Amino acid sequence: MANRKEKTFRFIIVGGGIAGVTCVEQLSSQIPSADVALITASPHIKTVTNYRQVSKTLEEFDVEEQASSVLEEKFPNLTVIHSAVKSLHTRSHSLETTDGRVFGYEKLCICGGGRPKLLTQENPYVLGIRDTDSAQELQKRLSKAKRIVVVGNGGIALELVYEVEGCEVIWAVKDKAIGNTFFDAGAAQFLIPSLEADKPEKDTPCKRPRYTTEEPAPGGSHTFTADRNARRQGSSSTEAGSALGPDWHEGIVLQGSEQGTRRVSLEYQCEVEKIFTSEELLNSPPQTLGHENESWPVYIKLTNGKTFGCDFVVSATGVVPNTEPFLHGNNFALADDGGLQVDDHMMTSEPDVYAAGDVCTACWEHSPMWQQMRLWTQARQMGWYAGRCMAAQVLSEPIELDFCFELFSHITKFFNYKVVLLGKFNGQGLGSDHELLVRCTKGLEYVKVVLSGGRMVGAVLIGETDLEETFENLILNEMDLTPYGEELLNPNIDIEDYFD
Ligand SMILES: Cc1cc2nc3c(=O)[nH]c(=O)nc-3n(C[C@H](O)[C@H](O)[C@H](O)COP(=O)(O)OP(=O)(O)OC[C@H]3O[C@@H](n4cnc5c(N)ncnc54)[C@H](O)[C@@H]3O)c2cc1C
Ligand SMILES: NC(=O)C1=CN([C@@H]2O[C@H](COP(=O)(O)OP(=O)(O)OC[C@H]3O[C@@H](n4cnc5c(N)ncnc54)[C@H](OP(=O)(O)O)[C@@H]3O)[C@@H](O)[C@H]2O)C=CC1
Repeated sequence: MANRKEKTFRFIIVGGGIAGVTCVEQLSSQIPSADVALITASPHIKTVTNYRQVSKTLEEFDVEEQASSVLEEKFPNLTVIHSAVKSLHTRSHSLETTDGRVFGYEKLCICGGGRPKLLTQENPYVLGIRDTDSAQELQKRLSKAKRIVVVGNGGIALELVYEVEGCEVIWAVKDKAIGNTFFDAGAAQFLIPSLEADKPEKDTPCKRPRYTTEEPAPGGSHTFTADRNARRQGSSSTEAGSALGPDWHEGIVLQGSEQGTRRVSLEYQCEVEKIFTSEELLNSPPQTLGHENESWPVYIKLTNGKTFGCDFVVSATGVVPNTEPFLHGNNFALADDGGLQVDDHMMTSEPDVYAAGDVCTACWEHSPMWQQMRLWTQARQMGWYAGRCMAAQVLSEPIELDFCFELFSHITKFFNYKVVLLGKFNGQGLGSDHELLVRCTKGLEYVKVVLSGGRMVGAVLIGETDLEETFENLILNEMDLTPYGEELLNPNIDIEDYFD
């Protein structure tokens, strides 16, 4: 293998998603003379644009799919190789791509992302959503669908059930309330009426050209639709593209086969017992919702005893890190969730191999206010920090864990509300050792504060609360808030002035 090396790069980064591209940008700006290769299975790369630091730890940005030539023009020492890594040999510091090329590296960063953790791999009626192709497949199948079942209670399910129109949606969740990965039952209660209301008219058109399946114009970003085969240059059709992200649904039409707006029925506290076809149905008569005489391509039996016929099932049941091609023949330590374990310098257990983004699991001792969630922001932060660590090692410079890992923070949108999550927003890991303060104005805002030992350790802010910066400061300052009691959330007090 060593003799077959086509070239040895100082740095190789695997994966053209946010983590990988940010890592490349960081390394290439810090050591412009270094030979850097980005090897990616996807035909386009994902770049962060319009980056905005909202507060000390909160950040917002857009994500664009771009032609890799844009990055190569910016960094002359960068080579982008569009192929998937087939095997990795950490002992010889080399890897082989699916098109048979072998490259050596001095330092490697694995940013291979994740893939949907599907309910079942084999059933063609069970779809996952991860990249452009899977989103397009969803759009296509949905356009002919009258009823779908969505299983899962996290980010994708929350976005999907709100966006789909012209199709009945059965939403099956394991929990007593919706959105368990992001909220508690109180926040869920606040959001539920939005599922019954019409979507507000969009006042601004979609800002970003997002998920294309078209070969881009040279140097540009792109439009939706086109020839699936055209984008598959140098990669097999089973290879994963980069993950979708904020506003992914704005770039596609989530319209079922019927007229009308959203129709969602919730099935709480249930899981999937069985998924079966119409032939198998004979042994298990379905209880359907108003379509008793209809025959469906697929049926899903839930643990609450109900069976629903539907056109397809969306398995929005989380992600698993994409570690497969990197593991074999190597000694990577894996975390319980299957991610490559990384230390506080983003190093895996293999020498000179780093990892960042969805593929890795942060195994350093976390700050008490931070936890890993597989999100854009963390992919960007980890990619950036991994790049800095790799450069620091080569330059023999010391480096400390970055401040962004001090406090968990996330800004997003659910059901058309701005949502800000800070710290231990759901009292994660605190057991009963915490109290909650809640302020809620129906249809307007939901504010929840998590206090432990009189100090603020987390918050959920839904709506235009304008509290994120103040609360972030209160969490970071670890100020004893006992004297303020419930006044902390008194809407008549301008809390920003109060703590100035
Ligand atoms: C539908 C959806 C909506 C989301 N919405 C949000 C959101 O609103 N906010 C948010 O913060 N996060 C969101 N996320 C999560 C976010 O998209 C991910 O956490 C983030 O994109 C992960 O980035 P990454 O670079 O680690 O991985 P990815 O973006 O998955 O990139 C992995 C890259 O590695 C490449 N690759 C994989 N295997 C190989 C190989 N063997 N050889 C070479 N290349 C390889 C892939 O082609 C890809 O380019 C969403 C995810 C999905 C699926
Ligand atoms: N706006 C945002 O910030 C968004 C972020 N994302 C991110 O994208 C990634 C993928 O999203 P998603 O797939 O929704 O993943 P999430 O991890 O957000 O949610 C997965 C959900 O599926 C549930 N689940 C897992 N296994 C089963 C099962 N066998 N049966 C029923 N339910 C199950 C989980 O429950 P439990 O937790 O109890 O295991 C959880 O509620 C995540 O990293 C997510 O954070 C996605 C969309 C929007």
